[in-house]
Amino acid sequence: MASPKRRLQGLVAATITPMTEHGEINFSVIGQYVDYLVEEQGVKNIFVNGTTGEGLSLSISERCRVAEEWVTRGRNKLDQIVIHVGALSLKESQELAQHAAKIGADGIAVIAPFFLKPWNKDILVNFLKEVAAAAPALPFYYYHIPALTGVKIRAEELLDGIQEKIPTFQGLKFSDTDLLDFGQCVDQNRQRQFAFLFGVDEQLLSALVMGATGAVGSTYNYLGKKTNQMLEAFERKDFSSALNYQFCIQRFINFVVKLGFGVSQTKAIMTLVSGIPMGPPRLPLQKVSREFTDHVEAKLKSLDFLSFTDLKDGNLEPCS
Ligand SMILES: CC(=O)N[C@@H]([C@@H](O)[C@H](O)[C@H](O)CO)[C@@H](O)CC(=O)C(=O)O
Repeated sequence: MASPKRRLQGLVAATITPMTEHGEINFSVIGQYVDYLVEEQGVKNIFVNGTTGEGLSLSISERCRVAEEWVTRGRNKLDQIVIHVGALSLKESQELAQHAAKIGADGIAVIAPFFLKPWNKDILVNFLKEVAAAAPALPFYYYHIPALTGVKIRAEELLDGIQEKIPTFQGLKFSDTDLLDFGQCVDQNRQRQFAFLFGVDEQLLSALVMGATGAVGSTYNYLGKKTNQMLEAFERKDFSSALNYQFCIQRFINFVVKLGFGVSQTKAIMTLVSGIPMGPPRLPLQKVSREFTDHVEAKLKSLDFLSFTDLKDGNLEPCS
C-alpha cells in the first residue's frame, strides 16, 4: 500500500490554469502563483487539473505539462500536490496517472467517467481500480462531484470495502452538498486513516463538524487566509468566531453566485486579488465582463478582503 508523507489535511487550493489572451497555457506565472499561495494565503497543498483548472478542457499533453510545471515550481515549497487524472478514456487516465507518478506528484484523483457512465458502484470501482493500478505507489483519491459528472452513486456506498479493491485508496474529495452522504462516509470509516476533503467552500464549517479532515476548493486561491482563520477558530473550539468567518466567506460567495459564478469568474477574481494574470478561460467557457470585475472589486473591498482596501473602517462589513 502507498504511504503518503502524512494524511492530506487543511486547505488544498484547486489551482487555476493560467492562460494567455490567445488561449495558450501561461506557464510563466506558475512559479509566482506558488509563492502567492504559500506566502499570501498560507495554502501549501494544491489540486491540479481539476474543475477549476479546466483539466477536462486541456489536451493530454497540456495536462502533463501543467502537472510538471506545478511539481517543479512547488518543490520544497508546497506540502502535497495531487493531480487530477480523470478522463473519459481509461487509457488516457492511466497515462496521466503514470505520468503523475513519474514526475513525483504526491497523489492522484479521479472523477467518474461522465459520458458513457458507470451505472453502479461495482463498475465505477472497477474503473477507478484500473486507473489506480497504473500508479501503484501513489495515494489515490476519488473525486465525487455528481452535479457535474451526472454520476449519482453515493460516496458512502462507494467507500464500502474500497480498500480491498484499491489498496492505494487514501481519501475522498467530496464536492456535493449532501451532508448525510458525507457524514456517513466519515462515520463508517472511522477506523481508517482516510482523508475526507470537502469541496463546497461556502459550507465548509458544517463539513468540519461532520469530520472533514481538509478541504479542496477554488476560493482557497484567494480566500485561503480567511478560511485558515476559520479552521484555526474551529480547532481551538471558538465556534462563534468560526461561524463569523464562515458567514463572512458566505457573504462574498453568495454575492458572486447571484452574479453567476464558475471557473471564468474564479479566474477573474484571482487575477484581481493576486495581481497575477490568470487570463481568459478556454471555450466553451466565456470571459467575464468588466462589469462583473468592478462589482466584485467593490464587494471585496467592503469585506476588507483586499489588502489594498482604501475604504474607511466605517464602510467595512465586519467579518470577525
Ligand atoms: C463546482 C465547483 O467548481 N466546485 C469548487 C468549489 O470550490 C466552488 O467553486 C466553491 O464552493 C464556490 O461555490 C470545487 O469543489 C472544485 C474543485 O475543487 C476543483 O476545481 O477540482
